[in-house]
Amino acid sequence: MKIALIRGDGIGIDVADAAMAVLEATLQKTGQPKPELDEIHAGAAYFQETGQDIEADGEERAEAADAIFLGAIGLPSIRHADGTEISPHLRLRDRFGLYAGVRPVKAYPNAPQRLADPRAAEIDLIILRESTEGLFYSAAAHKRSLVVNDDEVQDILRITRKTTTKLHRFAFDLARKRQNKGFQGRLTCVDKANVFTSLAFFRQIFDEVKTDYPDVLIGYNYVDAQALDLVRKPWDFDVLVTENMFGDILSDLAGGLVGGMGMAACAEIGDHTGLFQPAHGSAPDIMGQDKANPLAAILSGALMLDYLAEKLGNPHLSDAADLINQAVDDGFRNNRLRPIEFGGDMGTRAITKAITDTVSESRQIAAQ
Ligand SMILES: NC(=O)c1ccc[n+]([C@@H]2O[C@H](COP(=O)([O-])OP(=O)(O)OC[C@H]3O[C@@H](n4cnc5c(N)ncnc54)[C@H](O)[C@@H]3O)[C@@H](O)[C@H]2O)c1
Ligand SMILES: CC(C)[C@H](C(=O)O)[C@@H](O)C(=O)O
Ligand SMILES: [Mg+2]
Repeated sequence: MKIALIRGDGIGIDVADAAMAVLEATLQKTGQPKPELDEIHAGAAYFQETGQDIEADGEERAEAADAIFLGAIGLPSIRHADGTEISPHLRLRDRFGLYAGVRPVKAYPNAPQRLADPRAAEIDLIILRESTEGLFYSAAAHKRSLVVNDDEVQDILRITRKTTTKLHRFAFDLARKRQNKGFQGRLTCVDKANVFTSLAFFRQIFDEVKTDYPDVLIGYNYVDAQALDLVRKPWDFDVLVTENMFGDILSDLAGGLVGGMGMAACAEIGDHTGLFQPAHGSAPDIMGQDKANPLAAILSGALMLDYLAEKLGNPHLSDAADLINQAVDDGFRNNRLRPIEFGGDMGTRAITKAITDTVSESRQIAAQ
C-alpha cells in the first residue's frame, strides 16, 4: 500500500506525523504490512525556498500512490503577487477530479459543545462539499478569472452536469449507507437556487438523480438558512450536499459546533484516487508549540483506510479504520483525550500517544 504524504506547512507537519503514527499502529494491530510512504515536498515554506509550490514530479508521484495524505498547506505571510496564497492542493483536486469532499461532523462525549441544548450531543452529520468547481473553478491557482484589471475582477461559479450528477449520486449513496447504519439517511440539497441560475441547475440535477433513490428522505435549504439551522438545530441534519464555496464555509462553522477545527476530518474522493486531510489549515497562531489537536488528521486517516479497503479489496483495512474511530470515541468517553484546543492538558504528541496506546492495547482484533 503506497501513500503519497504531503505534510505541508505549520501544524500540518505535526498532525500528518500523528496520523501516520496511528496508521502504522493500526496496521500492525490488524496484521497488515507497513504502508510505503512517498513524501512529497509542497507548500508555502517550500515555495519560499524553491520558487515552486510542489516538487517537480510531485503531482505524478501523488497520482501513482494508492492514496494521498496531506497535513495542511499555506502560510498567510507567503503570498503570490496577486495577494493569494500558495495552494498546490487546489491543483491536485482539479487534476485528479476529487469532486466529493466528505466532511464528517460528530459530537464526541465530553468534548465541548457550543450549544446548550442537550440534543447537541447527538450531532452526527456529513457535509458533502463539491470540491473541483463551483466558485473554486475560478480559484487563482487555476488562472480562470474572467476579468482582471485595475478596476474590476470577475470570477466564475461553474456547475457542470457531469460533475454534479456524480456528486449527487455520491450523496444519495452515502445517505443510503447511513440509513443502513441506523442514521436518518436524510439528504439535504443546500444551494442558492432562489437567486443563481447555476445553483438552480445544481438543484435541478439533484431532482433528476433523486428519482433513482425513492427510499432516501430529502430536503432543501438555501445556504443562508442552512447556516442558521446548523446553529439552531444541527441534530436535525444527516447528509448535506452543496457547492464548493458553501461547503468550505459551512464545514468550518460545523467544526466549531463540535469543538473546533481539530475535529474536522476530510476525505476528497475522485474516480481514481482520494486525498485525505484535516479540513483545517496550518494554524500559524499555534504552530511549533505542540498545541495542535491531531484528531482531525487521525480521523482523516481512518477515512483513508476505509477508502483503501474498498479500492484494494482488503477488508482488514476497514477493521483498522474501525479501531481508530473506536479509540477516539473511547478516549473521549473515558476522559483519556483532553486536547489543549478544548482547554485540556494534552498536546499533539500526548493525544497521538493516547490513541496509539489504545489501538495497541485493543483486544478487539487479534493480529493475524
Ligand atoms: N487544507 C488546508 O491545507 C488549509 C485549510 C485551511 C486553511 N489553510 C491555510 O492555513 C493558514 C491558516 O488559515 P486559518 O487561520 O484561516 O485557518 P486554520 O484552520 O489554520 O486556523 C483557524 C483557527 O483554528 C485553530 N486550529 C486549526 N486547526 C487546529 C488544530 N488541529 N488544533 C487546534 N486548533 C486548531 C487555529 O489555531 C486558528 O485559531 C492559511 O495560510 C490558510 O490559507 C490551509
Ligand atoms: C486552504 C484552502 C485552499 C482550502 C479550501 O478553500 O478549500 C481550505 O480552506 C479547505 O477547506 O480545505
Ligand atoms: Mg476551508
